[in-house]
Amino acid sequence: MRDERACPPRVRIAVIGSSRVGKSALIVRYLTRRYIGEYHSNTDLLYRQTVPINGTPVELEVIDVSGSNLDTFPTEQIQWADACLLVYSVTDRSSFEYATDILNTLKKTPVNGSPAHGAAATTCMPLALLGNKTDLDHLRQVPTKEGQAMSTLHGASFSEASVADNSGDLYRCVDRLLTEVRMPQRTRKFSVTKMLGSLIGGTTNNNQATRGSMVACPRVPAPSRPPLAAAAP
Ligand SMILES: Nc1nc2c(ncn2[C@@H]2O[C@H](COP(=O)(O)OP(=O)(O)OP(=O)(O)O)[C@@H](O)[C@H]2O)c(=O)[nH]1
Repeated sequence: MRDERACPPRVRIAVIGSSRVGKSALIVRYLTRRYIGEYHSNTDLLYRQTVPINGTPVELEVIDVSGSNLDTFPTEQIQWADACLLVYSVTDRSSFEYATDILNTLKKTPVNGSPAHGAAATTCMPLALLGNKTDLDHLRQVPTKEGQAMSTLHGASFSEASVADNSGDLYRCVDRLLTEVRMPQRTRKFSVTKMLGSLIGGTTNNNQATRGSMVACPRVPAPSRPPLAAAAP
């Protein structure tokens, strides 16, 4: 059992976005300062590392929600998390629309079917919207103003960055999101153990140059729901 007195506070972030927007590259960049050009995975990945937040060591867990299954709303991952980072590529309008759909659905639909929990899970949850790949400005499909407007509408912070170029905005975005999480963390109504089970502390992929650890999570058996577009009234 986790000894809360001995362990640093824990913060959990879900990184969500459609395929190829740079979620894995972003997480690895944030945690290791390195850029991994090709990292394709069709399963969720969990990263764990101790990082300083405002000078205090915090155990950071980041789930990289695979973008390969966009028809399934990442309910359990969102319930698991203390905060969500929604990533799109400024060169891919459909990825912006997916991030927008997630924000809209979070606003309209309780993530576990209960209005009370939905309110708690969404209105109290810090959100950040990040447009990646600004180094490809010549291929841009999503104007900065559109991202800004969308984030304002949903009370999310907004940034644009290039993970490839190692832009400081990426670190500022994640750091801000982490500082927005209230600590000690809120009481969970959802069993994280059920989701990640014995995987945490289990198989570690040593190919990742992290000082922490990374494990693959099986696809979370979230309740099936219609595609996002069909869910909007
Ligand atoms: N030009 C450019 N390419 C990037 C940037 N960030 C990531 N990429 C590239 O985009 C591709 C996809 O990156 P990933 O990190 O695998 O994207 P992902 O969102 O995790 O993709 P899925 O695993 O399919 O969900 C890779 O070829 C990366 O090298 C960036 O800032 N600029």
